[in-house]
Amino acid sequence: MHITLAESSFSEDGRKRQRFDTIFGESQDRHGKCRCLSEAAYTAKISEDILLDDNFYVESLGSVSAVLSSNCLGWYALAEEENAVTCCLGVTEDTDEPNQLAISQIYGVEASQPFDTSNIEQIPFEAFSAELLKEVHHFTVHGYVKCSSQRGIWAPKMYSFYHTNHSVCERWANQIQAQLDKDIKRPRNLMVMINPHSGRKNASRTWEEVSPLFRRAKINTMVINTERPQHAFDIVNSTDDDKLRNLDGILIVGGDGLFNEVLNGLLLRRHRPNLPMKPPYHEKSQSCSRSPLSSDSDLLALSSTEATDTESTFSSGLSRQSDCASSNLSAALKSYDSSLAMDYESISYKDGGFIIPSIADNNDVLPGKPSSFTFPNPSFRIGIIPAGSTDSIAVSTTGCRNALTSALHIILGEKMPLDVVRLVSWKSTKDSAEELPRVRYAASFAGYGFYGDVIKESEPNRWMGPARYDYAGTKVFFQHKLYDAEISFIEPPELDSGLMPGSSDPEDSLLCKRNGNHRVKRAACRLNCGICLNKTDFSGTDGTNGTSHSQCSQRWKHVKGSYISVGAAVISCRNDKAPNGVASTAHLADGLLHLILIKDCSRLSYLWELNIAVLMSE
Ligand SMILES: Nc1ncnc2c1ncn2[C@@H]1O[C@H](COP(=O)(O)OP(=O)(O)OP(=O)(O)O)[C@@H](O)[C@H]1O
Repeated sequence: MHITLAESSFSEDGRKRQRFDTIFGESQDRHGKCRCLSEAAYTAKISEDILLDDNFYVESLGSVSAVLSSNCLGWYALAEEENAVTCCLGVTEDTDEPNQLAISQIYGVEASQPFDTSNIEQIPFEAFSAELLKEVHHFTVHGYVKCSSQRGIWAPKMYSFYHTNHSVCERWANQIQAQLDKDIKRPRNLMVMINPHSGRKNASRTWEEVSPLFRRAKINTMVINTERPQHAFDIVNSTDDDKLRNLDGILIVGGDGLFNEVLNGLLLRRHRPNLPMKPPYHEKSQSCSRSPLSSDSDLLALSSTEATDTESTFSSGLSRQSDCASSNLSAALKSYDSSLAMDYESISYKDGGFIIPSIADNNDVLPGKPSSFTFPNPSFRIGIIPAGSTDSIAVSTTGCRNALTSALHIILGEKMPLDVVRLVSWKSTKDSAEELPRVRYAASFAGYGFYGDVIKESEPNRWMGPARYDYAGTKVFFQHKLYDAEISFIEPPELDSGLMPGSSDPEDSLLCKRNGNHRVKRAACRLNCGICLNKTDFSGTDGTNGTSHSQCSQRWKHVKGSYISVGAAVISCRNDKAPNGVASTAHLADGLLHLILIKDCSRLSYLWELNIAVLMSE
């Protein structure tokens, strides 16, 4: 298809039109050549359904012909200008960029306010570029560019189109907005939770930086600054579904701890599958001579609230913990809900509810009737803008730790499924000796032993900011405690075969991992990862997918011994210290929990293991 350029539409005032045509014509004559390559490129992209077609002035190109279709905005210079392409936020752009934006790349549009342009012709021509642009009307399209030097980073970019006729600008702005409004996956109403104490206490400033993007995108935000630990949990937990239903989701400006609080606030009341039965060690615990740990302290999801909560009941001072409590991880792993995910597209969705295969209602995992779980509405999501100390959820999902990038993903309605682990422990209360089940959900990591102790130790030192983890890690490392543990797990067969199916992008299969004496390639999980998009389902391996009880019992493996640490990564947990993650091959939604078991060994060997983990990750 060839696009015929429309007449310039400055027809209201003949003099004005002549003046503008002269200006555009001057530009063309002066440089003398049209950018036909751009024309070809963009006509190929523009579909048949042209909605608008006009000429404008664009600062870096001069006069342009612009066309809007239902899925693309394209423009090309009628004459080449030598103006430099502006850079946005220090991001280097490809100067040979195609002049087209898919509607899916546009997050906002606005037209300038109307004003009187009757004096345009009085502006001396020499002053055109500096003065005229201030006088003419324009509409601005807000899109983004991908940073060529830093993988994963996006930066907002504005494109302004100038015209002497305000109604033309308004018509374009309205039409583009109408196209954006058709995209139903974009959020319209969000609750925003800001933790002013996250990380380096920059969360409020981070929100100030990104909130203009939400305004431009016409997203309504209800902003809440959290005032204390558990505040976010209490708000989400106590808010009726009727109220949440008006929202498209909850946006967190903070770290992993705040994310986990909101997750628990959403799930604890709404996701009520059967509990696994108490593991057998609890019977033994009655006669145990050594001080047992509080059940909670065995498993610390990487949520500081968990750690704080645990602190008050933790019986510290034992370098070798009683096995009275050691099986909690076993119980928790057995109750791992391998197919619960935070995005409705990732799991079966029926009649407005999420169908989650049931968790065992017995001591072992049994196939059972699905337990129904309903989010407030089908498009409900949790978004995170990184402002914490570790930000592993933000880094593992977007591939970078950048507030503007996360904001753009959220505004454009990007969604990813996310596995969540359910942790169950049993605890007696002040009022009752009876141990009652306690449930928590975690989206990133659960740790027993070293990892749990680091979190516990770091909590009272929050004032140090992110450095508290280095301090706590060193301290706990030198304590070199051992923990008895019995771990039951099912290894999915695919993991034995090396390369797992992942993204089709070869760059996504670059990670190497030791496996015995040889290194194997594995797929790295990124946005649009093959495994997560295709929802590779390992859930059948845990017996929740119809496997008979006896079949699934045969697949359980049990290990028992003294461990320095027992870790369970739900996602890769990428962070600044381990850029490819604590569990580099973990996916956001593969339904797998990645066990990291460090057996009793010397401090030197453990240090070696820790360093190897980081080196491999890099
Ligand atoms: N106003 C507040 N004052 C003190 N603590 C708060 C407040 N609001 C929330 N919290 C607590 O701070 C905890 C940690 O916050 P958050 O995860 O946002 O930051 P972080 O711990 O620095 O980052 P990361 O979890 O990525 O390491 C939350 O679990 C929450 O309980």
